[in-house]
This record gives sequence, C-alpha cells and structure tokens, in this order.
Amino acid sequence: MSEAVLLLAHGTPNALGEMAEYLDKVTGGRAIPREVVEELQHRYRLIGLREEAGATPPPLTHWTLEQARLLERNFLANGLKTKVYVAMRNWHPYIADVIAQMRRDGVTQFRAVCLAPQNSRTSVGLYRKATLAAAEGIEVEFIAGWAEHPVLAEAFAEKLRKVWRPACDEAGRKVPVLFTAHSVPCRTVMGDSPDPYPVEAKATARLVAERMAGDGLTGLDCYFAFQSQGVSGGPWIGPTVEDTLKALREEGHAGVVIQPVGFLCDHVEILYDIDIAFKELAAKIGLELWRAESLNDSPLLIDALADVATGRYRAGVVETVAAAGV
Ligand SMILES: C=CC1=C(C)c2cc3[nH]c(cc4nc(cc5[nH]c(cc1n2)c(C)c5CCC(=O)O)C(CCC(=O)O)=C4C)c(C)c3C=C
Ligand SMILES: [Fe+2]
Ligand SMILES: [Fe+2]
Repeated sequence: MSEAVLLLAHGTPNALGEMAEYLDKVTGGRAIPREVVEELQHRYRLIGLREEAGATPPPLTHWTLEQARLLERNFLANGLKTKVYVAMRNWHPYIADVIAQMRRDGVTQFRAVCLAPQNSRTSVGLYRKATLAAAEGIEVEFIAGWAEHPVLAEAFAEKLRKVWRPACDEAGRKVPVLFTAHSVPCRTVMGDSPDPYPVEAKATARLVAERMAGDGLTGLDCYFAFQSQGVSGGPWIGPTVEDTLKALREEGHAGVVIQPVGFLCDHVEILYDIDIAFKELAAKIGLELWRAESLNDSPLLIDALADVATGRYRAGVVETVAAAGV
C-alpha cells in the first residue's frame, strides 16, 4: 500500500491565448461573452501574463507548486516519506491527469487537501467532485474545510502584523483592518443546506484578529467584506469591498489595511482586484490602502498544511471514501 497527499488548487491559464478555454472550464461550458474574456485578459496582462506561455509560470501555479515542495520537505524533516502531488480543477495539471499518474505510481490511498481553507460548494465542492470521479479504486480522505486551524490563523496574523503597525505609524492613528474572502452567488448560501462558507470565512478572520489583540487591534477596528463578485448572472453575497471602502471613508477613516483570508497565495483576485482596482478606488475617494502580503511560502502555512495533510488536525469536515472495487 502506498500513501500520498494531493493538494488541490483552482488553476490558472499560462498564457492570455488560453483564457477562453480556461473560462470554459471554470463555468462548466457556459458561454462567456467576448467582452468578459477580453476584460479578464486585460486583468491577467496587468499581472504579467503574456500571449504565449513563458518560462515563468503565473503566480498561482508558481506558489502552489512551491507550497507542495515545501510540504514534502516538511514531511521529510519529520521522517515522513510521503509524496505530495498538485492538481488543479480548471487548468493543467488537471485533477484527472494527476490522479491517473498517482495510480501509475502505485498510490492506493491519499489525503486530498484543498488550498482554499473555507468549505464552499463552488470551489471545494467542485474539487471534491472531480477528485472522487477520478479516484475509483483508490481510498481518498477528503478534507473539506480547515478554516479554523490555529496555525493558519497565526500565519495570517504574522503577515498582518508586518503591515498594520507601520500603517498605523504612518497614519498617526489606528487604521481599520478589512478582512476579505471571495464572494459566492447568493443562491449557494440560501435554502435547505446553505454553504458554511461565509461563516467559515468570518471565523478565520475572527481568529486572526484575536491573535492581533496583543498588538492593539480590537474587534471594533475590524471589518469583513466579500470581494471579486463574479461576472455570471444573479446576486453575489456582500458587502462588497467597494461599498465598504466608501463607508469607511464616510466614517472619517483615511486609511485601511486589507487582508484576504480566503486565499493562500497571490493570484488575479489579489494582484489585480486588490492591488490595482481597489487601490484605484481608494485613491479616488481619498483612502490610503495597504495590503497584507499573501501567505505564499510562509513556514507557518506549511506547518498548518502538514497538520491537515497528516490527519493530525481533524476539526474540519473529513470524509473518507473507501476504494471502490478493491
Ligand atoms: C468560494 C468560492 C470561490 C473561490 C474561493 C474562488 C477562487 C478563485 N476564482 C478564480 C478565478 C475565477 N473564478 C471565476 C468564477 C467563479 N468563481 C466562483 C467562486 C469562487 N472562486 C464562482 C461561483 C464563479 C462563477 C462560476 C460560473 O459558473 O460562472 C472566474 C470566471 C470569471 C468570473 O465570474 O469572475 C474566474 C476567472 C481564482 C483564480 C480563484 C482563486 C485562486
Ligand atoms: Fe472563482
Ligand atoms: Fe473570482
């Protein structure tokens, strides 16, 4: 019997020319208007993507592979010889292809960890479906949600501390912190089995804020908003970051620190939505905007991932799917 860990991530195109095909995967084949494809190409161009794939992978792919490498190194340092695979739902390396490779490598059992700590049916739920569909005959332990892992919270607090104190010094007063997570369509958080996602996202933020109490941050300095509402129809949950920035300005604040707690590395929602679009809006309304660095290769993040990936941390939803047909 051979065991492994599979890290699951969103996936991102390597070149602008791949955008239409990528969006087709993200939306499950639903047609996307040409102007939306062009707008997304524009945003990805601003964060460094080119027409053709270059030697350097895009940030999401780069950091995801780096996190896997560091996790494997962490295992080795603790006497564990467990291989860490990386798969993406919406782009190469696709989940089905990676699991096929794992099968060829003789893996009979693996633990799947999503690089999205809060459980939502529109990201984690889709990763789960693709994983289980490809893993027939292999025993899978699927970890859906590790939003309240204390070391994850500490990893975020470490990054927040680095920017919040200097921001307060620069502003000459306490600067509010705006925690964010990706928005989801309203329909996913309503009905008989509402997604736990918004509650889990706020739980992560609360744990981070608690760890900042010693630095002088209080609950009254903290806000939460959902960012990057999608282009597909229907309402998405809020409050939006845009409305919250305007409200903070109207309340008399001159600056804000944003920390996205739903993402574990840099990608377009951080490098474009926050660093370009929200910064432009903030400048327009007279608000200074600082952003906490993404976790990327944070050693604390890798410690938290190791805990989840070895099963030492089991507070999230863990589902064991027995090997079919063996
Ligand atoms: C909790 C939910 C979601 C997370 C986390 C998330 C992360 C994430 N998304 C992208 C890139 C894109 N996502 C897009 C659409 C989209 N995303 C979600 C939810 C989460 N995404 C939903 C529900 C949808 C709508 C899907 C549909 O069928 O229409 C798109 C398409 C353009 C758009 O609608 O904005 C892109 C591109 C990344 C890179 C990412 C985190 C790494
Ligand atoms: Fe998305
Ligand atoms: Fe998005």
